[in-house]
Amino acid sequence: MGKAPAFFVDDVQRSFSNGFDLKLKDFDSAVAVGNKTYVICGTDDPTSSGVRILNKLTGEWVIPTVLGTKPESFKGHSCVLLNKDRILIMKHNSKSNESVWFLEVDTQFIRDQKKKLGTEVVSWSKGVIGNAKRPLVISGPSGVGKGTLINMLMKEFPSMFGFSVSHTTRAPREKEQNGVHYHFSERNVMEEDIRNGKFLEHAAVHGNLYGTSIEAVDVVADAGKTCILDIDVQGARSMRASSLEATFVFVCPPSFEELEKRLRARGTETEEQIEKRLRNAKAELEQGRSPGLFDHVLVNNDLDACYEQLKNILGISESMNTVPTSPSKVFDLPVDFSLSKVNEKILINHGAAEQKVLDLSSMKGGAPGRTRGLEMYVL
Ligand SMILES: Nc1ncnc2c1ncn2[C@@H]1O[C@H](COP(=O)(O)OP(=O)(O)OP(=O)(O)O)[C@@H](O)[C@H]1O
Ligand SMILES: Nc1nc2c(ncn2[C@@H]2O[C@H](COP(=O)(O)O)[C@@H](O)[C@H]2O)c(=O)[nH]1
Repeated sequence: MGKAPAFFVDDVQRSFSNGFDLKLKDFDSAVAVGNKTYVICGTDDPTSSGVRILNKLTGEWVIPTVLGTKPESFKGHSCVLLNKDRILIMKHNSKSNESVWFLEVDTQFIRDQKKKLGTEVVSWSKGVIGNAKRPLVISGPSGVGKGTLINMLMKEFPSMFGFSVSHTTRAPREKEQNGVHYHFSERNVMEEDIRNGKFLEHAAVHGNLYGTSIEAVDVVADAGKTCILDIDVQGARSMRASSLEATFVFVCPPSFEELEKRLRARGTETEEQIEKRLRNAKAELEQGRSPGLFDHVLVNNDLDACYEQLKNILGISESMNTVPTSPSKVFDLPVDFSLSKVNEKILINHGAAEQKVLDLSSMKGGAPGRTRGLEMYVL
């Protein structure tokens, strides 16, 4: 592990002309953004927020609300400021697919969160080499067959699709496994996680809380798979308004009577719950027709026919279930290096003949999710 981080002199300061002295510990680094200096702590302490901010005008230190999944350890790293709104951090002595992180300090997401929370806010976003597949959002009333269709897709195309495992406060059904079907949560824990910005969307559905965590979608995308989200119409609406560019499919029953028959035949809900779900289904079926919300509406009458239609929407056929995915090449990054920025390229400088480059020209996404579309290559 390299000792002190290499600094890029234009962005990083250790003391200020106004007399405030910035004392940094080993492995910490500091990046100036306007009147503030962001100190990124290279500590293993899991209780540490990892970031503190010095207001250079007043000399006051602020511990910000830190959103996103923070990296485990930042011992030995280099950083550079991008567009005055995020800091790129690259870990020394690491694999290229694990090395790139962004600390967003003034992006639109951060400005929105500052307004909402009334505190200083920063957010981590992991950098991902390559692009993610477009996620699939499936909505429809309870009992229409969403889960059945999703299981068929996952069984036929296991290497292509992965399921976004939601959090819920409802009790597990027989045979449902924690972490597989849902992350079953206590309400107070889930509410706390929502406040801490861990969810892409959440909604109260049939009297319980349900939500899609940032992590649930990102782990599937990181595995190079298309992420399938089974969420209610409120969740679909939130996702439509977010930066998640998904395909939105609404599944309808052939009739209300058939929906009731399926829900009862499934035998997983009490009479009271069935009645609640059927009442909610009426509103959901109306909302499913909201203009601009869903890209496709499927009627699940004959299951096999509906499944074929879903595959047509996704542009997939049987022959594709063995198509290998081609992961990006993984590099070993040196034990020490500095970074310099040339337009949208970051040069990774470590005194060797070969020049490694991180190309940000197709960068997209960002907090609260991953930052994708990065390329790393050797010149
Ligand atoms: N086309 C179909 N014809 C007849 N039965 C079906 C059809 N599709 C699904 N089913 C059955 O209907 C029941 C409800 O399906 P499923 O559990 O997949 O619904 P869901 O939309 O995922 O419900 P929820 O939102 O409550 O999780 C299941 O018993 C399933 O086997
Ligand atoms: N908004 C969200 N809705 C979700 C999520 N996960 C599931 N759901 C929807 O809840 C109902 C009921 O599900 P059940 O498993 O209790 O039958 C169903 O319509 C699901 O689509 C979520 O993360 N967010």
